[in-house]
Amino acid sequence: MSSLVALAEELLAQAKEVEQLLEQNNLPPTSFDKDTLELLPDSAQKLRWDLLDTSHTITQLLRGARLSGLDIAFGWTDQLILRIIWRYRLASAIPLDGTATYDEISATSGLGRSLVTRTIRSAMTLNIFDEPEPGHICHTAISRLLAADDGYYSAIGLQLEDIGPASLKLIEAWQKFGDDAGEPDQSAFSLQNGGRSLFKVLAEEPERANRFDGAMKYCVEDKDFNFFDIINGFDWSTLDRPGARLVDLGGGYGQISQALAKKTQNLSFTIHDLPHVVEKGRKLLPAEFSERISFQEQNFMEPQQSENPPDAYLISRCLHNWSDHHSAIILRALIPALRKGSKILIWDSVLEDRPIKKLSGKFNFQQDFIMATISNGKDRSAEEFRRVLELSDPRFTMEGVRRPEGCKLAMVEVTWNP
Ligand SMILES: C[S@@+](CC[C@H](N)C(=O)[O-])C[C@H]1O[C@@H](n2cnc3c(N)ncnc32)[C@H](O)[C@@H]1O
Repeated sequence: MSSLVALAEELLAQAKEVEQLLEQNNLPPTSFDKDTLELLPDSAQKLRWDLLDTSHTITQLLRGARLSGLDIAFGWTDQLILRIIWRYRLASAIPLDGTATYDEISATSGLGRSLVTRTIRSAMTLNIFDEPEPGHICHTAISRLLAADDGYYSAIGLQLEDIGPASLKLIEAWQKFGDDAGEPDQSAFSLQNGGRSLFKVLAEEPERANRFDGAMKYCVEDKDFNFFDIINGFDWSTLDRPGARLVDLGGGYGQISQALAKKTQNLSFTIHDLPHVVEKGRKLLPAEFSERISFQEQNFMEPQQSENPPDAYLISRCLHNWSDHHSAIILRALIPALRKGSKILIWDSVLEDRPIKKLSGKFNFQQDFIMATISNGKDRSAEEFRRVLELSDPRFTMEGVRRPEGCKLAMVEVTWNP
């Protein structure tokens, strides 16, 4: 481990590089009021993350063992503050480029003045909101996003309202159903939601389904999550022949298929999903894709039809929702439609099978526990994917894993070899 001075020197050198990039891109220095780092081109984001990793290491070292552990334990209070802001829409009670008083925010939000003051003053310790003059509150970049970006609002809401509260039942679920239960209706989420699985709740509660959809759309489009790196996860030209077809299993509203349709010339796409998703997906599909993208109701646990088999299956970010047992069923259900050499492309988080200590590598591990909470699912290493494929059918051959540079997701390429 480097000394504090060595780390600080590294931090300084990296900070200089990042500021130079801002200058080269004609961007002002970043601040809590205006985050200009997110405007840097994709190619510069790696440097930004390097700087963040160094600053995280130095911060943790300086906090020391005792405070670092306690910080984690007290972390629930930060979530509580954000949840109050979210639930009472406190950010929306402030003009985007002006100020509002505590009384005005209280009147608009319906939350009592004293609670508004306590919440906002706590939030300021997180650089959410500012008070340029006593009693007059304005936005910072975070609160402005909460007020103006519906997708961001949904993504925050999904964690704070749906998944975070359910996570408090995770240990209870393990104790009740066994720590390797694997059934979505024996998960922490289902204990919190009257025994219903996530996808059942989404089918039954439109408001929560809208929040989930908004959050998924936001995550898919946000470049920090780099889901669209799928373009670089496989050589799509090898499939892009006239008449070739790809089935996008659990393809949702088709954002991934749309990205791939833009990248290819000939390939057509059939999205398989649950009835309520297919119905909405058809309505949302932009007209420009109507020739090449279609939707079909198909439960991916049920065997595929053997007529008109596609050239490839894409399973994007679905298997991590499911235990090994269920993932093996999903894969086995493809068999009637597979021909020798058919491709199965699994685009998912692929965990590195070694200790990761950098902040930049943390997301996949956070997501692993999101999956554990919502459905008894899991994120997997390459070796764990290999085991699931073997469990499903030994005729699946894992060809390899391709991770686009800096991407949280990777492509597991599988061939059917009867
Ligand atoms: C996490 S989303 C992934 C969406 C999309 N593939 C992507 O990468 O953005 C999981 C998808 O699986 C679908 N799904 C869940 N259970 C299903 C089932 N039994 N049959 C078909 N689709 C299902 C959900 O409706 C949802 O669209």
